[in-house]
Amino acid sequence: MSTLSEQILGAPAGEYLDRRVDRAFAHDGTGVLALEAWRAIGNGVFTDPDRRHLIFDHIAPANTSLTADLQHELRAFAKKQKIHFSDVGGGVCHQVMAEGCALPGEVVVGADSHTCTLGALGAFATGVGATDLAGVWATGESWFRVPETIGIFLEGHFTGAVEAKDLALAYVAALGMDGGTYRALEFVGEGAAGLSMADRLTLSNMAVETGAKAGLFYADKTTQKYFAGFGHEVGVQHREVDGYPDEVTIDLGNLEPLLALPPRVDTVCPVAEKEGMAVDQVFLGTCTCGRYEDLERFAAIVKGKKVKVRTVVVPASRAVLLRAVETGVLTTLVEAGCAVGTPGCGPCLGAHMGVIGEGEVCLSTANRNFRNRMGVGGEIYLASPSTAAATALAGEIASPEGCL
Ligand SMILES: CC(C)[C@H](C(=O)O)[C@@H](O)C(=O)O
Ligand code: SF4
Repeated sequence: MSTLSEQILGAPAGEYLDRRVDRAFAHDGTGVLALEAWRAIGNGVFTDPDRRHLIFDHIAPANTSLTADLQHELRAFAKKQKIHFSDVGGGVCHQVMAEGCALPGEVVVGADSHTCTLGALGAFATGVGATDLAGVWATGESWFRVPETIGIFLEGHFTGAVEAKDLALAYVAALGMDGGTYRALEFVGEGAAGLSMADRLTLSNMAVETGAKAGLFYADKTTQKYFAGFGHEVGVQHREVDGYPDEVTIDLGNLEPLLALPPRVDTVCPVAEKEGMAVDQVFLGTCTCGRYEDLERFAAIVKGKKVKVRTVVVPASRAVLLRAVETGVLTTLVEAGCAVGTPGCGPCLGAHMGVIGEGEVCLSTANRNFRNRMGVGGEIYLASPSTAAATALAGEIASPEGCL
């Protein structure tokens, strides 16, 4: 009777093991550090290039000469080692990896904390430091401690304007920012089975905000359908355990649109409590909520209207952007007055493309609202794409409930 993490890693919780890594990736930020470490430890050996990815997303296009020089060197390295390379505009690493690269049942490591996003696919995916990634480049393996699992039982379905991001904030608030430390989360129950892949990716993405190593869904028919779109035939995974030592149960039908207040992701309140609070910027994007479905939800609310506050939209990937072009969602956003940026992380970590000033407030669909993250002295409120749309139209925090 094993949890999904135990099934994939092939050992019981608590055990330490060395394991071949099926897929590994870095981005422009951590890739630079990994390259330095690899030069120190790798003896020139680079393993499994066909299963290694380098994805430029964090500060891409480059913002300074220094960044450009570092990226120039890293780009040449990727070419030399013949690894998969996604350059400027390809999208956020986690979304790019989710678009047919990482597969159910795989052990995936990424030099970025939100690598847990890929748990939505039924992979054991976890973030590692750049030095650990360099170790994987050199040896093809890494060490793991198989995590204990917390069961997140989901019941019912969303009502009104509630969506996956609200549920993500609800479970992070229930566990707290250290409630999942070194555990895996498994999202199970009828409510989990009913979620789309986009919603699952949003939920798995925020597992690390509880301190968890991974956040997994069992591959099912939804997973199979999703991968069929990328030409992959994948199997389903079966839950062997009925219960877990720690469990959280959430009824999707009881949720309302939520906000995480700065500077903690687990300080969550109903949007209704903060309605009317002025904001300076709205940001729709990131590996949490920059997928096509998120842009579509936002567009449904702003269609034919004008935003009252500066609104930055950054699609999570080129594929997302293309689909938004094809369906007219992009036109709706641009006509509403949104500024659309190059696919990637955008202003999420305060490096470019929408940094906020001192005392400014941003309502963002991202996953972190830590002090100074999007700009020194700025404050970040986290919410769903629909809440972001209602807020953009009102110029102040507004509930999406009245907009549907
Ligand atoms: C810059 C990078 C190392 C970081 C992470 O690992 O999460 C970033 O993506 C973030 O979201 O804060
Ligand atoms: S979009 Fe934000 S949270 Fe996601 S990887 Fe980029 S910086 Fe990190």
